[in-house]
Amino acid sequence: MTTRILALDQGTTSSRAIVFDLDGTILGLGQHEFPQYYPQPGWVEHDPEEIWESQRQAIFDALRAAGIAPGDLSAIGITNQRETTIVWDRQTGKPVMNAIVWQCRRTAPMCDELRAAGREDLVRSRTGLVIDAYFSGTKVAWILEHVPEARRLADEGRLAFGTVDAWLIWKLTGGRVHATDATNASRTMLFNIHTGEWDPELLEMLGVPASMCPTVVDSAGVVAETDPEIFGARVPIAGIAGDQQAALFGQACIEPGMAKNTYGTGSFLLQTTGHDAVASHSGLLTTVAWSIGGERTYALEGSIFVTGAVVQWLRDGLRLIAHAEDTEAIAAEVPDTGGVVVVPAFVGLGAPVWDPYARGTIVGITRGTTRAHIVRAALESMAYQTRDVVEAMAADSGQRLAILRVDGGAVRNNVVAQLQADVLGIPVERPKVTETTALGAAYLAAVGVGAVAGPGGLRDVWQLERRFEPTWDEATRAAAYRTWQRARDRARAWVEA
Ligand SMILES: Nc1ncnc2c1ncn2[C@@H]1O[C@H](COP(=O)(O)OP(=O)(O)O)[C@@H](O)[C@H]1O
Ligand SMILES: O=P(O)(O)OC[C@H](O)CO
Repeated sequence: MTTRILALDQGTTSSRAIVFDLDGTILGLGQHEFPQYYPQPGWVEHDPEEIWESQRQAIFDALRAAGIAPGDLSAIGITNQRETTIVWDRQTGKPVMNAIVWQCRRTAPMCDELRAAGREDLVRSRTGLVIDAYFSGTKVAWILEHVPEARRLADEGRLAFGTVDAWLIWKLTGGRVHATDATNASRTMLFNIHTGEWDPELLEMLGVPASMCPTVVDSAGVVAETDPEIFGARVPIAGIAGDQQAALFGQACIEPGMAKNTYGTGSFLLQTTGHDAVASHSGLLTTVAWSIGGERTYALEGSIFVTGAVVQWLRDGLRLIAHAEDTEAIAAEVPDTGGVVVVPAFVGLGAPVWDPYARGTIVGITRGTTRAHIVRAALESMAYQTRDVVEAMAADSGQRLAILRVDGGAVRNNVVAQLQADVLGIPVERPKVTETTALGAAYLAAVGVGAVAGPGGLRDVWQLERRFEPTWDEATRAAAYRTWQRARDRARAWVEA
């Protein structure tokens, strides 16, 4: 039988499903958006049943487009928006409330308390993370504290916690399997990345019973089979990874030192560090890149909360543009931003500064400023936030990045990719298959069912589409970066806590 793998890519704004063959060719694709809920400023929720329904629709569309039936699949790989937290009742299978999304800031005060109580070193040494509302741990604690009856049900062992991968596995197996993989677990603030186990001290610190946690499995390997009643056939679920780790894998960043940046709603720059969990002293995260054959590979990560979303804001908030793609031609109307700097700190700033109280700003406006200058400055903000992370990475690893591989919706824009090369002073490489997240999940599943020997084969699957070389001289680059740093610092500590 031809090997066909179905990748489920459950993202922040849409659920996608892609059928791949082993050389990375896309045979069929389905995509469905689902609603976002903003119950209060800074709060973000999803309905877990709507996530599942959109994922189901995407699966059917992908299979139809590929002209195959569920039984023709060799394996399924799952990749997902990370940190987003779902708690459900094992008896009824119903979530106790909506999913609390990774962007949601509702637990920022709880994080302030944990920092004030001096818990930062404990969290960093066990999990590789900083204390931030971004991660799942304080979201689970919030649910247990605020949903009526949740604490009692949790103490009785009835409640299950999971990130979106665990929720999809639960659904696909008809509620038989409660599991997650080490990459997703490493984003919860409850998981010890050095031992590969849930950390009793952190569970205690946040009041989360161990009985709520999923079993942690490898990123490649058969974890369960789909329920034929639900899926139409018994197919092994054989790959699981958080979407940014899956993209690192799909970009074939296998060797230590290789790095990718994905430009979607936000950007996530990950650099593989091999079997060493490199601790950051510069505001980056240490995270599990993948776990194969019981062996964990690690990465350093810089998480940037707003990059592509700044373009959505130009379109929907300011109505400066009609379509995201228009930014490429508009930005090219001017040779530079005329001194304008946009700092899109809409939900605070993530890595490397971690300032939840920063807010967006535009500085340097003069009477000569035009729409083109502002659009260009918005695109530049993606490149400069990335440079902040690349500088932190150089400080942590003692080595400057040589090449950056890029993917995601916003680097379809050639101006963004070129600006990134200019701002960093290194080549930027864009691959032919831009669905790197789904490809990574599919390839993990292929490893999981033994259809390929190991990650090495990805080196042949990865193909360059276009390489962007830096064109600015050093003095221009240095002066422009100093201007960005000054603007960024003006955006900091804006909202009063
Ligand atoms: N041509 C473009 N130029 C700049 N930004 C773009 C372009 N096309 C899409 N984007 C931005 O990229 C993001 C979508 O990328 P995608 O990888 O689909 O993101 P996500 O998976 O986070 O939803 C949106 O925020 C959008 O504004
Ligand atoms: O769903 P995306 O592509 O916006 O990715 C979200 C990240 O996993 C959040 O950490």
